[in-house]
Amino acid sequence: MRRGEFPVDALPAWCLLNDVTFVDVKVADIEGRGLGLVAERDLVNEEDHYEVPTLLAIPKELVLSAEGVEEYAKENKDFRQLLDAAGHQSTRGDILLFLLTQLVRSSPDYTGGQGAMTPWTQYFSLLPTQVPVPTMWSESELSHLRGTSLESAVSAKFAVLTKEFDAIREKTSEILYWDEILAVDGAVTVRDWVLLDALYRSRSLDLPKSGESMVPCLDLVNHSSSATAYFEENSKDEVVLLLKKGCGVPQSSEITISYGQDKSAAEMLFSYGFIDTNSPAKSIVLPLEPMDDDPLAKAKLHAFGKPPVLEIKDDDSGVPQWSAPFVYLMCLNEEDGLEFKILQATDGSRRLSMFWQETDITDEPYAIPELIGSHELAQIFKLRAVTVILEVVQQQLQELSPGEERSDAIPGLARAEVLQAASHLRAVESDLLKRALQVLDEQRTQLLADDSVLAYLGSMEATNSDQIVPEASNGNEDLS
Ligand SMILES: C[S@@+](CC[C@H](N)C(=O)[O-])C[C@H]1O[C@@H](n2cnc3c(N)ncnc32)[C@H](O)[C@@H]1O
Repeated sequence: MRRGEFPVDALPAWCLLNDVTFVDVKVADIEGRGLGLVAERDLVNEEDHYEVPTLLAIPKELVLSAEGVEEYAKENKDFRQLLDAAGHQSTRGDILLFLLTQLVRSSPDYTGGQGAMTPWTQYFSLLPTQVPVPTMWSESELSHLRGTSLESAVSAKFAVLTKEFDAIREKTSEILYWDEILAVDGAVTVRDWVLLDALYRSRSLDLPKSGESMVPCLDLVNHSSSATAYFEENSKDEVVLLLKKGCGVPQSSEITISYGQDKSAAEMLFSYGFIDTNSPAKSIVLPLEPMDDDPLAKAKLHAFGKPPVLEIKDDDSGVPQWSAPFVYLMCLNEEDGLEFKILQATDGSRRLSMFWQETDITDEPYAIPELIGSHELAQIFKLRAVTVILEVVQQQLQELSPGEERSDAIPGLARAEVLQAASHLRAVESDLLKRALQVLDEQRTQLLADDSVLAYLGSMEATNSDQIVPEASNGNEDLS
């Protein structure tokens, strides 16, 4: 759907009308970052200052939170119908439906009545039409993510967004107003939904009182790992941007906040469309899949209850640590003491229950690593787990190799900043995986030297040779 226009020059008037206050700061174009906030004069907040300088204040009524959405629904019948039909599942979903309504109402193509306007209707047109997150990249650009952790994450996200949009269309098919926009005229398409999701992901924040929210004007502040400002909700429930203690910002310099110190390169690229090269956070999340020949695979996935992943993260001293509770389920079987049963509750309902050593552990599937700790074969289970993780890491590293990148790329134009971000992600992830491989190798070597493991492997060898000898000497070999 065509977007409305709201030039940034008109923002001061909008702020005056809606009680948004900028103090000694203004909105400006920032090279390579879109809009941002800059100081109008030298700003300083000495360590011994009692009062923290407020740079921006936004009244509570403008905060787009779960409560804000509900308030708007009270005044706008069309939105109420949309929310009741397709919303009330998550704050994110409801905010996206709100943004969808603003997209429609602010578009020059909109021919419906005025109804109850909100300051957001106009503000929405100031939001960018392009967000540099991978869900908005071209096919050719996306091919540069092959082998990175974002390859599967982005395709999974596309599948979810398509499903969400189809569900909205289906649920609103009985509402004339929305059916016309979403199905009959097709004025809003899944591409618009992808944009709304990108806007939400790159501009939403967690407020201490209001929770997940979008805040007009605060969402114009860019990120830096050496941020000079922070936000909070004050006693009047306004959202305020404050200068950090001990910080000075020279006139015309940018004011920044931190979007999160612990976010990995992949998370930053996925949510905001750029990677902070100064960020120390090093981590990667990869999907885990049960073994192809595991007859219990489906039951294990069901019992685990969420998509299984492997997370590798540098600890404080920069050594990669891995965590993957599902890998223990992958490596355990009936002969080890893992069992699944269908049990009937007193109300007649049936549920799949998981047992470890005859104890029902259905409600604690993520505690498996601790639960197996006291078993006499605990070290063997660990060895199996380490071996599986080692293979996953080796496989991922192979997919990330520079040769793979070149041969897999779909020809076509790719923006320089996209190529740079994808290449940076590949470098960060392959460095972390190589270091993790070393750690895993050491863990495996240690486990193989463990007394209980040696005794177990020795007993297995003896059992196998006991079995092989009679078979080999029974004189019935098929030599055909
Ligand atoms: C909350 S908005 C900030 C305002 C935004 N620049 C605008 O024009 O509306 C977040 C977006 O700003 C851009 N951005 C913020 N910090 C950045 C940085 N340090 N480097 C590059 N882009 C940045 C990214 O496009 C990100 O998705």
